[in-house]
Amino acid sequence: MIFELDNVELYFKNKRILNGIYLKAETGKVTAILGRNGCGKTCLLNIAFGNLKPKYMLVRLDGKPLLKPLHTTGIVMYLPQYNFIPGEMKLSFVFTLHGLDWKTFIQGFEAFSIYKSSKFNDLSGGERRIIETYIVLKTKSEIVFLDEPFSHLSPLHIETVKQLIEDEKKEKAIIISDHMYQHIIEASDTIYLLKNGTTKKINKLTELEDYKYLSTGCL
Ligand SMILES: Nc1ncnc2c1ncn2[C@@H]1O[C@H](COP(=O)(O)OP(=O)(O)OP(=O)(O)O)[C@@H](O)[C@H]1O
Repeated sequence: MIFELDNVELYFKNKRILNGIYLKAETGKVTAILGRNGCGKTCLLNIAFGNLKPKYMLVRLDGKPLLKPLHTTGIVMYLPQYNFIPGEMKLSFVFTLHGLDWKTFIQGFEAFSIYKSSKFNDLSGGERRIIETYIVLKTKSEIVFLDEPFSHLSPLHIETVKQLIEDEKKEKAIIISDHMYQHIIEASDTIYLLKNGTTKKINKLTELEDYKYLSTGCL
């Protein structure tokens, strides 16, 4: 699967947020979007998913224009910044609902075994994030969007999530955005920097310094 997002132009009132976007993601690769706070990363993911309608945009799947919102195709999963699992839902039911096996999850996340009968809201913020990230990555799909999957996670869990991403990318096109640039650099195959409303494909990591996303010496 090749996913392309092209020609995006987004305004809020008269303020131009995005203009001249191109992004390509494909099965077997992790494609990252980096950029400063407020540059439009979440808007871009919402546009790609079909949640936000910009003035112009074009999505192509395997080279063919998609004429309906991507989320209506049933081939995409999205991890938004906010919690999407209802707080009152029991974890065992959340897994059943998504066709996922609790025991398989526990093999990788042993500390969660005590939560099988707990409600989603009984977990900490970081624990809720892990559950949602796992569900988004493991549910059957062809394209995955992850908005800040590493925020709020402890270092060991970040490594576990990175391994999950590495495993799942074999079957999926994964698009990820996060401020933890070192983890993004390690986890991704392609990086786009979003700056001044446009995407710049990063060919050498030092370009992140040249474009003033990172200060010199951060790499
Ligand atoms: N519904 C809205 N109405 C008006 N302006 C909005 C709306 N949603 C987002 N914006 C503006 O669009 C810009 C991009 O927002 P967005 O949330 O995409 O940024 P971001 O790159 O994801 O930021 P962060 O890294 O801080 O999460 C911001 O200036 C924000 O204030």
